[in-house]
Amino acid sequence: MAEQLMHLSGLTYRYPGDREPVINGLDFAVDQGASIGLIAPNGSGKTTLFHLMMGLLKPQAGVITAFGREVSGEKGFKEVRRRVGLLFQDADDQLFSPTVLEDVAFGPMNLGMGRHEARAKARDVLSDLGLSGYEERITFRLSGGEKRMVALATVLAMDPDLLLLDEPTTGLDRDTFSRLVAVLQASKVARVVISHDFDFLEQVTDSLHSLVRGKIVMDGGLHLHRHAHVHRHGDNPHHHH
Ligand SMILES: Nc1ncnc2c1ncn2[C@@H]1O[C@H](COP(=O)(O)OP(=O)(O)OP(=O)(O)O)[C@@H](O)[C@H]1O
Repeated sequence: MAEQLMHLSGLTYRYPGDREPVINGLDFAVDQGASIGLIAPNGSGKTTLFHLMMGLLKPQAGVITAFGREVSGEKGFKEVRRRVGLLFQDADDQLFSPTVLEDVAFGPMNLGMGRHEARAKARDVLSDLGLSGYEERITFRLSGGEKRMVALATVLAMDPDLLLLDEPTTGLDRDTFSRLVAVLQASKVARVVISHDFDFLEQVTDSLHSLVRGKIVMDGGLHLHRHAHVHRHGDNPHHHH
């Protein structure tokens, strides 16, 4: 069995003032090398789940294990946040430095890398993402799609062991979308990707999960989707077994 990067057991979270928990006795395992797509309706709790995994929200019940250790306090989650890269749904939550290079170099420096080395690392990651030339751009003046890619650069620059991507394709044009797909396909980093775009998930993940009534439901790979696709194009799905 593959080593587990993260494991959630019986996780329950209810927002203050809500009557029902949005995450309700949820079990979820992310193995080494896993590449999981998470597709579920608006408001079903996907973002909440990511925030719980990062320790940004504190569950009322359940156990979170990360890299072989049970995590509960802030100290444990600090370690989780060093090793798990969350791409926030809103890039503005991720970016805070005046320039792009400073923003991308911040993470590696925070991990103890020297300023010079961190800036070199930042340039490399920006280049991988097709963002060479953006180094001195003013972060808050970037377009939505540019911000999204810079936010991804800040996450990748920390060499995470696990990537949590919350709707990474929002606002991307076709070329940028393709570049994102290529970057993810080339990356071996384990990932959980929230998206409403089946075609995107089919390209960058190898299994699909959903969230139903606060629990993770496995959809058994992408077979169902391919099936639906074939059907939509008018073929007889029964010929595809
Ligand atoms: N800070 C908050 N306080 C109270 N309720 C919240 C808060 N954040 C989210 N919720 C509620 O929790 C539920 C789940 O929200 P969440 O953002 O996790 O869903 P999601 O599956 O990521 O949705 P989407 O696909 O629209 O991004 C929603 O009903 C939302 O209104």
